[in-house]
Amino acid sequence: MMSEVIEEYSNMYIDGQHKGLCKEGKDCDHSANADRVSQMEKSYKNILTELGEDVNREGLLRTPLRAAKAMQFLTKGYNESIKEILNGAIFDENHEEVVIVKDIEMFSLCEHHLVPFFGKAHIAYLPNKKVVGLSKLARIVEVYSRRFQVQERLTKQIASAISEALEPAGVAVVIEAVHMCMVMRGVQKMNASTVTSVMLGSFNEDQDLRKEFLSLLKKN
Ligand SMILES: Nc1nc2c(ncn2[C@@H]2O[C@H](COP(=O)(O)OP(=O)(O)OP(=O)(O)O)[C@@H](O)[C@H]2O)c(=O)[nH]1
Ligand SMILES: [Zn+2]
Repeated sequence: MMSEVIEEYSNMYIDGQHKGLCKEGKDCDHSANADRVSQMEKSYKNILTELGEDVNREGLLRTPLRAAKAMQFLTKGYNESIKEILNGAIFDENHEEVVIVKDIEMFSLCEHHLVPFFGKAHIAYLPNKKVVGLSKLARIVEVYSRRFQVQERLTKQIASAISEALEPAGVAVVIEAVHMCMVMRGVQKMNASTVTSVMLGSFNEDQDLRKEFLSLLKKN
């Protein structure tokens, strides 16, 4: 069983953190990871059994392992760091206008119910001599959303990471999301969405700048 997990895990991991290193076995922690996946697999088996399912029926045979791997993917942000993600993609540039990347898809897991919440993140910053590679803003969203979260903290962590990395004149982050814990269970409100925002520096101090950013978000 363990060797099957290691093999399964290696396949997944080639596209993951270790990439090329896996094949050579350098710096790899396959057996610790395989053990972790194997423990999670047991836990999923247990959950299914407690829910009255037959874990030996054909359709469920590999489900606990799949679910364990899926959960690892959905929380992969715990193994990522902003420093690695930015990886030198910060450039000196005397650009003094606002940079906005909007409609960044985001998928996260609510830390209260472990079900998804998802939507869009919109990011703006006013540079102060430094700009960042545009894709890195979306990658910062990935680092923090692929964890167990509440939307408010997610919004704040993204804004703080940009603020620390770039020391810009201002940062604004808005997240619009739908929480499955409010749709599929609990209060069961299909159409409720949650909007959170964090405004730092000039976006906090300058009402016109903030308004300009928010009005740009309304445009298609
Ligand atoms: N502020 C905030 N609350 C969240 C987020 N995700 C889920 N929640 C809320 O967390 C709360 C947990 O409340 P509890 O009363 O402990 O849990 P519950 O009985 O399952 O609550 P209901 O969802 O109302 O059934 C709920 O009101 C959820 O809507 C989030 O990102 N931010
Ligand atoms: Zn929830």
